Amino acid sequence: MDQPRRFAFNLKRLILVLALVSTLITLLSSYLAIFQVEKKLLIESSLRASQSYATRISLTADLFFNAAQKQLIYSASLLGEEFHNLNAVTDEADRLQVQSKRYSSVLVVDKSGVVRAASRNSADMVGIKLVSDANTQALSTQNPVISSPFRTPQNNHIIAMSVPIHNARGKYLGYLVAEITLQQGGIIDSLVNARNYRKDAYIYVIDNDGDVLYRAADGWTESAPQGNVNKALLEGRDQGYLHMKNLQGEDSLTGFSTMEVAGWTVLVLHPARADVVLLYDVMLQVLLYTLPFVILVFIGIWLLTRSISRPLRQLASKADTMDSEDVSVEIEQVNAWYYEASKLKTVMLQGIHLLHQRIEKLSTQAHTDPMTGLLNRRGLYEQADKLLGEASQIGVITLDIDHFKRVNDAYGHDVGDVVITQLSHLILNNSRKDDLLCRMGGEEFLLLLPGTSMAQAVQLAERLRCQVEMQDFEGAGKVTISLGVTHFNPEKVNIDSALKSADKALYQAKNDGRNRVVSL
Ligand SMILES: Nc1nc2c(ncn2[C@@H]2O[C@H](COP(=O)(O)OP(=O)(O)OP(=O)(O)O)[C@@H](O)[C@H]2O)c(=O)[nH]1
Repeated sequence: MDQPRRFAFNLKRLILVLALVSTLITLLSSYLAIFQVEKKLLIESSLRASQSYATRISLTADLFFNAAQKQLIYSASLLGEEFHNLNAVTDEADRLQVQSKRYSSVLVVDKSGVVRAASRNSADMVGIKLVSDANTQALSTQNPVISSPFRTPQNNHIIAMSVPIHNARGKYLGYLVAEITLQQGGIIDSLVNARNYRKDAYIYVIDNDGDVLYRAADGWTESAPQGNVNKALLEGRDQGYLHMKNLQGEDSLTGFSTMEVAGWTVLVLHPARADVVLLYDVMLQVLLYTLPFVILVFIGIWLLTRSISRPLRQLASKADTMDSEDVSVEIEQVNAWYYEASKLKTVMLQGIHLLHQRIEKLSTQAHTDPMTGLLNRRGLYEQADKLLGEASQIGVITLDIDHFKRVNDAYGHDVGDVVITQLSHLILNNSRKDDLLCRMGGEEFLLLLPGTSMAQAVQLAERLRCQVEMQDFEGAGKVTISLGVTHFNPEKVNIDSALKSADKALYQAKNDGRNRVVSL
């Protein structure tokens, strides 16, 4: 017979796998959603922080340039009155340079571009004709100018702030210019002061063309970096934030703000990957915080799965032994705590009840003679086993209707059946509860009488014979029977030889003329 197929999956495993997979998917998608939201928030807050730092720098720079310009305008008004007094002009230039300390040098330039006077630290400049763009711009516009950075013949990297000088009648005499160094330690450097912001940030100052004038990071300053920022990226805004590449080509979160006075833009950049690294730490924390709950959820799922699958597993295991006698009791004990399991349990119990009824009916049919209701030969052997184990002596009577063929021939088969049935009733009426009564076939009967001696068996046989002889059988009238009697101890003699003896006695009774009892 084929072996029943072994299933790799059972309900418990299926539910467990399903629950675990869906929980994991939910967790992963939650983590992913948290990651995305956090990333967005973190990047946005970084961008805002960069923007506000850029704004702070540009506002401070505006304050500085405004104050410086006012100071220069005031001095220019004084110089306009005493432009021809060389000593006074030199004193004023020197005063400006010494007092403010913001300027590397202060020059008074006439309208032909020649340095008329200078602060004392730049006295060697007096008489020199300036050729820088800053000079040309100051002379041509005759307005306050903040120049683009440039290098002096002494190789100083500077910007020049100039204001025009007019005399009392408003005639243009030249201009007053203060040079401001861009080198480390200068005023711009202290305004930008990258040390106050995050360590990985770069601060760029770009001019109107996007050329990087100045670049600073934690601990260092570069006052003439090579590089250009595409100003179109700023979309014409004065301030805001955006993603852009820094001079190293890294994707950077960038906040910017444009100075009102100088027209330069301050950009504060830092690499986006730094924030993502930070986010990984945050996510690790989230994971560590949620891990105990996740483990608890998994344990809960496992317990629930076990609890759901157990009644079904127990019921399924009983399906193999539905024909066993105790199976109903075992099924009764299954704790079917939810609807489907309970329904299944009820149906199984009903099914088992019907099955047992059917089995019992079939068993009865297989072991009894349908016409008389007595045991048949198979039934006798089955029941006899029990009897043989319990009784120490057993009486045996075998009996047969005399000339029964004639009854059939004379009155018909149906009348013959009635005679057989009536005889079986008569035998039944004369037997005890523990006696085994069997119709061995045709009109032959066998009685096994536990705890019955030979004398008692002969006595019963004689009683049966007399009662049959006396009885009127329906449709057939009088009939007689012959009986063979024996007796055996089941521990010493086996049942087959006992039955043979009884048959032999019956045979003798027939030969001796019938309607008699013979014992052997
Ligand atoms: N009506 C009826 N007849 C049966 C049944 N079983 C067997 N018989 C008949 O019983 C008769 C038995 O005949 P025999 O074995 O020759 O014996 P007998 O005629 O009884 O003669 P002795 O036994 O020698 O006295 C046969 O005619 C069978 O057909 C049954 O269930 N119903």
